[in-house]
Amino acid sequence: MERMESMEPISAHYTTDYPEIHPDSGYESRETSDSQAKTPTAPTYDEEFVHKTILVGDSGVGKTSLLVQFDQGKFIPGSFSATVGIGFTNKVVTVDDVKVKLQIWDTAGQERFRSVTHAYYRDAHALLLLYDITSKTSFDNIRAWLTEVHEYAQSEVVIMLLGNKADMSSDRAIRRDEGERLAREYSVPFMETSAKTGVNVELAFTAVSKELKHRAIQHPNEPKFQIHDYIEAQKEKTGCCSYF
Ligand SMILES: Nc1nc2c(ncn2[C@@H]2O[C@H](COP(=O)(O)OP(=O)(O)OP(=O)(O)O)[C@@H](O)[C@H]2O)c(=O)[nH]1
Repeated sequence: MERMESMEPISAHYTTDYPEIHPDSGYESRETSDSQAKTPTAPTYDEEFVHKTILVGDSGVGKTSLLVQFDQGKFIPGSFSATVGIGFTNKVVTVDDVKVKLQIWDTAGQERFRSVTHAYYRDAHALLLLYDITSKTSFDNIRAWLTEVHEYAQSEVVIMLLGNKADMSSDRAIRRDEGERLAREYSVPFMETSAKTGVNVELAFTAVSKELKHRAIQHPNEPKFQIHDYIEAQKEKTGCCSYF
């Protein structure tokens, strides 16, 4: 897996012992500690909080592969076996010296599972929406996915658009600037990834984790974390995308 040296360290492990997210879980329902109540200017981050993160997009765009790459640092080539239903992987991402717990749900992209995945949108704190840069259909369908997301998910959900399979440049059907334009139209951050080479996979999850962490402790008087700027700065630092 290609790792970006200048990125902050990510500590990740696979565990199944997190409590299930209660349907009512959300930032509003979190308990406020004494110190938070007394010193609102210095809110602390609750490392026990689990952020439900969902991977969505057409069948075959690489959702399972992206998660396997992030979780295990490997890509399993070969025959494509479509996800049936939904499953999750727990990960801990360390950002700014705090541990952000992600519960990452891998959904089935096939139409026949759509009603199952809708039910999970409601509790999602973050959604990674994938298309395949070699598939125009998967890119065109992003608008429909976004419509669904806006219909079923909470309004404050963190959304990121990912153009996956960036290693397959010779089969590219969607230019990077087309992805960027679509992302701008919907005001969501964007990057191209490769579950095969690992390019930008950690960055995608780190950026989402940072955004989730900042939102959780955001004080009204503080400037907002700018996820777009963070992503662009990291891309520049690593020169990660120059060969796409
Ligand atoms: N070259 C290349 N192939 C990829 C990449 N990501 C996924 N694939 C391949 O694309 C096929 C589909 O990948 P999956 O990860 O199963 O796709 P999915 O989105 O989970 O599909 P569903 O489970 O049906 O929703 C597999 O053959 C993968 O090996 C990538 O970044 N580069």
